[in-house]
Amino acid sequence: MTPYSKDFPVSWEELHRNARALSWRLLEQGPWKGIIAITRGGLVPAAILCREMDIRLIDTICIVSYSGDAGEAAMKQGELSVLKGVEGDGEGFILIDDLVDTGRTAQKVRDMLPKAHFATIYAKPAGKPLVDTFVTEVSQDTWIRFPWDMEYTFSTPLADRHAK
Ligand SMILES: O=P(O)(O)OC[C@H]1O[C@H](OP(=O)(O)OP(=O)(O)O)[C@H](O)[C@@H]1O
Ligand SMILES: O=c1[nH]c(=O)c2nc[nH]c2[nH]1
Ligand SMILES: [Mg+2]
Repeated sequence: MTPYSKDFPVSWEELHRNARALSWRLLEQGPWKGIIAITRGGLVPAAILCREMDIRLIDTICIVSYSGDAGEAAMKQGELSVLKGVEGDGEGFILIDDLVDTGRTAQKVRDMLPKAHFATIYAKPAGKPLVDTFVTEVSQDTWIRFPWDMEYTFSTPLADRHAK
């Protein structure tokens, strides 16, 4: 069992549009020295942000917690493990991730870089207070499906699913 009962698939187009909306909001709050992406989910948003905001200095914090490959295993959080950090307190830097869920990852990176501006595309209520700027809120029982985790496949008609 997981706490997630809803699925929220996100297309590349929607992700791109949301990342550009986030870029607008962050541009207004600059200037910025650079971007620190939280791998791996923060990498695609970071690429879009640095293009839109003309930022050339990009670093990473490499951290893992949800380590299953698919299905329910991917929805269970384990111990947080930091594989690589960054020097300094993060002042003047945007710290970017795809989402906050429980907020455990956000709390960890905030402890590491207390002066960085923490931004995400999506935020769930439990993690929202830890984010400085985000674009879209989704409910806590929703699992967001990012385009890099999906492929086109046959979709069973709703009536057939209903009949079962
Ligand atoms: O708010 P939390 O409950 O801590 O969850 C949010 C984190 O979980 C996901 O990363 P994940 O650990 O799955 O690794 P990945 O980015 O490499 O896919 C997501 O990209 C966030 O970094
Ligand atoms: O792809 C993902 N979708 C989510 O909703 C989520 N929450 C934590 N980690 C996550 N990864
Ligand atoms: Mg992540």
